[in-house]
Amino acid sequence: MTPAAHISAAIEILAELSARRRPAADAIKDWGLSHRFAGSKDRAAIAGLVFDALRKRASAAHVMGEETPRAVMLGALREARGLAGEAIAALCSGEGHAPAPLSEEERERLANATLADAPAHVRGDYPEWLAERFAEAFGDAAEEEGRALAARAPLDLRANILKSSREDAMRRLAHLHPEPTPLSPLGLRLPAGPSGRGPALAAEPAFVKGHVEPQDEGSQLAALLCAAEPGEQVLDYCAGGGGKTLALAGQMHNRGQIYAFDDDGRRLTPIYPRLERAGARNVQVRAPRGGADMLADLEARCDLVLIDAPCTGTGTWRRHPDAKWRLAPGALAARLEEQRELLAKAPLYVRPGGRLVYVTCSLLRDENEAQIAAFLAEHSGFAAVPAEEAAAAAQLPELARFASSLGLGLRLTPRVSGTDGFFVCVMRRG
Ligand SMILES: C[S@@+](CC[C@H](N)C(=O)[O-])C[C@H]1O[C@@H](n2cnc3c(N)ncnc32)[C@H](O)[C@@H]1O
Repeated sequence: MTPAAHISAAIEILAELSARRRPAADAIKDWGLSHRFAGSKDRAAIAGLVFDALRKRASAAHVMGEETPRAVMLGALREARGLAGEAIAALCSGEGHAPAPLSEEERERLANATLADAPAHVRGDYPEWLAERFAEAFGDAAEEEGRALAARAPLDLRANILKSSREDAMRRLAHLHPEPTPLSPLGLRLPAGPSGRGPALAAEPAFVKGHVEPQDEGSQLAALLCAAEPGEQVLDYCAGGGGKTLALAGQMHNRGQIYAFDDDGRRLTPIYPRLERAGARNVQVRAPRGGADMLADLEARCDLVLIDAPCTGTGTWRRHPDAKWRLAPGALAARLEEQRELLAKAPLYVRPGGRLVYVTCSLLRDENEAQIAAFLAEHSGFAAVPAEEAAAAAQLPELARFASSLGLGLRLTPRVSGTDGFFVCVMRRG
């Protein structure tokens, strides 16, 4: 396929996405299945175009004066890929499988339209209904935060210290040119390829043998801020696929016990092969069994309880640019309710003197500082550990600069820390 045919295919997929609210990855996969002539490089190029268009959907539509799939794709070629109007016109020749030639108006807009008069949510490419919440979270920096969330993300890996070290993992993956991550002492960063994707990791021996795990640097830091110690009793209350569980097992050098729980058993499925590959031997998976209380024996016994709460995922939009346009106000309300419920249940398992750590990958104050303030107002037995102290306990004192200015806890964002967006609040039971 030619680069011009890739653009036509991306427009087709964007049309499918605007007709049916579904994950972009599913639509791209279905397109590949019904166009068998497209090879893996073609599919990667098309996916890169679709994701770039979704990253810049609002600003691209503003530039083009309309929000059709074609307008969004053409605008994104300029806004996301920096192509000049002439280069876009050359791709849109109308010949073979290329998109139809540019109209006079399209040429004019690609040459001269600006974002100067656009509101912050358009310049920052986030949904209008979240504009107020972004302003609340970021003040004057809302647009810049949005732009950082609309950028491509690198592929971050965590060296699995149960089997390796960062230096060793860097050597094993030298052909992929990894850089050490600036904040996590365990992180390796691989640059994104030309289509915006990281290298295929599944076939790398370092991955297959469990020397590295894919994990964003922000998620690594959230796990490190738990400051889990060898020998501790730890409850990972929302363990899901086990990203944090694996990181905690490493911190604990396989000593002590981690109980990995999730109220949705299907979410836990990937954890079993991942534990195996990582060589994590101190994890008991407590999958739900009918209505049985799977955690009754842990009441007031845990040194650390981690709530890696379900959330809007606003901090991960670099990796899931379609999610920002699919997110609806009803979903935010539902996540807030789930978070309140978790904060009502999980503290039961913290022993006196133990830690409760609340984490989200959201950037919204409602899901973060506001939830913590409400929880502490009702639970006088718990107190927040100041950001400086939490960072020192994790032996990462430089993280203290990410103390939230909106309340208790720490905030990471693509703009400020170069990571996915995360909120972490460490609390202690008195
Ligand atoms: C952000 S994800 C967890 C990601 C995981 N910790 C990781 O690092 O890979 C949130 C998880 O919380 C789970 N969850 C939601 N409500 C829950 C509840 N009431 N009790 C336990 N788990 C819950 C969801 O099923 C989901 O897997």
